[in-house]
Amino acid sequence: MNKAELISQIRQKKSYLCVGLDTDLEKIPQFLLEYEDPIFEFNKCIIDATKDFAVAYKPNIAFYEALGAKGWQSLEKTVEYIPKDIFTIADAKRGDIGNTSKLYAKAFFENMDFDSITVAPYMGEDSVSPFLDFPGKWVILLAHTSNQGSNDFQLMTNREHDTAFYEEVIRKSRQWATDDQLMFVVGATRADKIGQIREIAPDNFFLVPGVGAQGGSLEEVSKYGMNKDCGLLVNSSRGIIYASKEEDFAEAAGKEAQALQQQMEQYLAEFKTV
Ligand SMILES: O=c1ccn([C@@H]2O[C@H](COP(=O)(O)O)[C@@H](O)[C@H]2O)c(=O)[nH]1
Repeated sequence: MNKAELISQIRQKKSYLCVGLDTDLEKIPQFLLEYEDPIFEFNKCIIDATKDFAVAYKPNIAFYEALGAKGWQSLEKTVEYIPKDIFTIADAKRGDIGNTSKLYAKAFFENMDFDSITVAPYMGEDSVSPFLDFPGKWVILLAHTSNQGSNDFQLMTNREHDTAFYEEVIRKSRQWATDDQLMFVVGATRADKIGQIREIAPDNFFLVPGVGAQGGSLEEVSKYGMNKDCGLLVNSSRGIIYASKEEDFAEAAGKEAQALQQQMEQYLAEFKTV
């Protein structure tokens, strides 16, 4: 999916919601365990219930990899099931020497038809560029993540330029790709920094995890992070998919997604720059 198509989805649905499919056998309603593929069954119900309110889905690959071959099958079926006009993110956080990155890209962009993949920038340009060689596909580079440990390296200061490491990542990587191919992960728990990050990357989309279970503020992220195209995909995983662990889990997920979409509709009217 290209940038214009993504923006058009955001306009149509008045939403920049990404639903995280962090599907865990221990957390899904136990009656689903009777199905042959409980993970896919759960995802299918969640997708059906939330697709009118979401512009993106983000399966976190760890939840599928941990189940071995069966987990990969559930993931493949899930990606196939997501409607084609909805953006898909493989939250895999890959990145390695060039020939290895190339095969990671093949796995997620060719074997499975994901629109994008999250990539760790630590190994530099030649670890990221193989993902950019796939036309129409996106790299979502970790910039300033939502976890506490992000302070360990991402805030280190480059004394020469008086900039934090995450700023260097953004400035440098913007030279490798257009804003049609490159997004950045900025945690919702970093809302205090998102305005400044927007100045460094005015046109790139940001994938923003950390609202809901991690306590980030949707309002602040929207107020300081939005640009003229919206420029945000805000993710919630546990807050939506585990809104209920009973028989009504899909309905509860739908309600939670709709509540977020309604706030987003309001923030789009209030904060989107012209
Ligand atoms: O900085 C980051 C990068 C990725 N994540 C991932 O997003 C979801 C968040 O889940 P919630 O349940 O909504 O907290 C999860 O898959 C993380 O691995 C992140 O949280 N922060």
